[in-house]
Amino acid sequence: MFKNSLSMVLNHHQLPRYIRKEKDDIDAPINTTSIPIIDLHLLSSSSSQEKEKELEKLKSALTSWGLFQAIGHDIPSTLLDELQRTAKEFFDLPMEEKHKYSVNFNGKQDWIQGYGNDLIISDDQVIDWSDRLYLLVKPLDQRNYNLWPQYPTGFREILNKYSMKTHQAAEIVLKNMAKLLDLEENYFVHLAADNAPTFARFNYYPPCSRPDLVYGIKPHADGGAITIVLPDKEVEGLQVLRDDQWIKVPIIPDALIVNVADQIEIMSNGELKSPMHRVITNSEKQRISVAMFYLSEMEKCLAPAPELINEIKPMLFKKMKAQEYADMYVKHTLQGKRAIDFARV
Ligand SMILES: O=C(O)CCC(=O)C(=O)O
Ligand SMILES: [Fe+2]
Repeated sequence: MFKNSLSMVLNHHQLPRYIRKEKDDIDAPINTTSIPIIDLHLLSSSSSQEKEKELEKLKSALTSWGLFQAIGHDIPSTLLDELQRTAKEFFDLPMEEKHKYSVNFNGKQDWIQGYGNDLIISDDQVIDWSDRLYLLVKPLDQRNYNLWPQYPTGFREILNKYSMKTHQAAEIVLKNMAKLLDLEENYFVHLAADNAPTFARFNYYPPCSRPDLVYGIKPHADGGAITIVLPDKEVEGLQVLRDDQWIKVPIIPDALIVNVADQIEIMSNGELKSPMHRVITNSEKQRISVAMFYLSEMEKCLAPAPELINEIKPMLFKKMKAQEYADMYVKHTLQGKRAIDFARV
């Protein structure tokens, strides 16, 4: 089932499986509202005034959007370019080469890793118009290097370097998220700790002749704690849902997109929102993005912080193991359903 990959010519028997079911006009998004931009550097500024101001901006971004464009992240633009180029070179390889890394299950953890597209679990599932390479980058001792491409040479080194950099950005974001909720500063940092899982997902969206009918990625919210995305430098496609309207996320050179994911929505008792987002296709151009997903350790319990529960704001989510949530997430998300709704009290 993983053998039919988009980069091969699709035959018309497969095509209906990609047609989206929503009736909304995909060109409807309006661009009048601008996505918040947060300077991570200012969040650690020595001027407390500057810091407080940026923290307020972050608070408003995360409570009303759940997503922002991060600048001042300290990742050199040469590294971002290298990562993009390496990703492109990988997806440009012949199919036989890419299939050496075909999706498989890591028996022990049930984690899906490798090259492929949507796992098919039901007949009426709509499939995304994308190929992906999905790799566990942390904990280090659980990396499966058999699935880390040998070509293009330098892939492994660049991903390693990039993941160390995004790790620092993730820590800054997690610390400031706790601050803005009046929680102890380190309340969320374990979500980026060495033993908490981080996945990298390289998304490749080939041109698609019917962008009006087919999604690059169907509407979804992410299932981890936070996600950091390096979007394509030239081709837009990501959209975020806000007040029932799809808003385009514009390209800002070298900015990374950071979004709240379900585990933080649960732990913050709904104060911070894990936004629905989707990627649309382009009839002429391919698009590549790299998402880094920061997740809780699977053995840990997910539950709203007790400090954020009171008479006015009762506990909104059930307590459950991160592993339990992850299993539920995969099942619902593949079918286009919102997993977090099944975790509500
Ligand atoms: O391609 C993008 O810009 C976003 C990708 C995404 O939402 C994901 O990988 O979960
Ligand atoms: Fe996503």
